[in-house]
Amino acid sequence: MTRPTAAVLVLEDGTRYEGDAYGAVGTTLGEVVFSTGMTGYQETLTDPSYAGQIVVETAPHIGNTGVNAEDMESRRIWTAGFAVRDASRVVSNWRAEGSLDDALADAGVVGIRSIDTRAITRRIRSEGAMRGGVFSGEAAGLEPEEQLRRVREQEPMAGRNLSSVVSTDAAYVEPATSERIGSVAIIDLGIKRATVHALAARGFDVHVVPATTTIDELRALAPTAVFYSNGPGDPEASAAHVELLQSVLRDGTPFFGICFGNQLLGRALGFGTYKLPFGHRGINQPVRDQATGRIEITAQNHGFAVDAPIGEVVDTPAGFGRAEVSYVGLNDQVVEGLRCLDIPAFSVQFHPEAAAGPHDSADIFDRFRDMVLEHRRTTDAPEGAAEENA
Ligand SMILES: NC(=O)CC[C@H](N)C(=O)O
Repeated sequence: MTRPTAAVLVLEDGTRYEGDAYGAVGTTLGEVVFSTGMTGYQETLTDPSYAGQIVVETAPHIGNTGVNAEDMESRRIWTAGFAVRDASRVVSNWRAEGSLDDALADAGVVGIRSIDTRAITRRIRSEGAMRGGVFSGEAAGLEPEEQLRRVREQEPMAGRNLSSVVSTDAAYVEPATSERIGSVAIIDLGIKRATVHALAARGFDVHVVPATTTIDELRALAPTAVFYSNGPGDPEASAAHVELLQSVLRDGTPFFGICFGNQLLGRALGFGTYKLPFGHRGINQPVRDQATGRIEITAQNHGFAVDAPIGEVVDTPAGFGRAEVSYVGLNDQVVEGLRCLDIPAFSVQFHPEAAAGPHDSADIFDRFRDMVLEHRRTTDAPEGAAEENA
């Protein structure tokens, strides 16, 4: 008979890791990815970019700081599952309002603990990201062939569009928290609260709008600038958002994007995107600022990347003037940012909002504000209807 607390993580190549149930008990399927963050598990779990993924934490001891309402990056936990080596039996932090175990159970997120997360990480690192599943409680007792069949039956991450799953249903506004310079419309593809706060702190009234927003609705809002957020899924499966962005760029509206937003800017400019072997996830990822040579340690969470030539200024294939790669990842020379030279648009693949993560790149939000102010100065663009909507 299966122990009521038994759990097993099954990878699509048939590898199995037996442990104990953690969080909700049942079955979950998703892409198995590892994150190398030593801290910040609550921010990871509530980052909508992780929707559809079972996150394996490489840090061996997880849960000791519990969870609290303040560190939520969105309205809920989005990971499909969660795998840890050593789940803390006690919560010991003055900010904690509950345990991680209970938070996972309340959110219905199936987890697994007491498994060899290093072995899983090494397998994914050498074999690439894989589909997987966690089966706990009764499901742990299913025949291994049956578990493997379910794992292999699920859709792969490549080709998936998940924006509508995570996006807000209704638009909302967060007013500027420093001297107001204009408004920014965020297309919510999986926005994190820290990003909204960072933009409000740079003087923008932040209008967060659903992923289904049309170009006409966006124009009616007449924002000073447009922002594309981070988010789950494959950028190649987001043709509608690429088209929307091309209209924004043609309108001459200043644009900034983070992570998924960087991939969609890449595609809007006519570059390709591709799936990385196992992605970058963690808060210790080095990048080089190509303009200054400065190295920054960044927070990252991406499984796809932009395919653009590094080290040269190129004419964008889609006809938006010249562009260049602005940041390069130092572990594997992956494109970590794009800058347009003839239109007011740029993006980064990593996370300057850093929740969790180091603050090396916080100045990128200042650069966005500077770009918007410069655009206004050179075009003498009035602020438009945003004033009336404010
Ligand atoms: N954090 C993100 O925005 C992730 C973008 C995209 N889903 C990827 O995995 O690459």
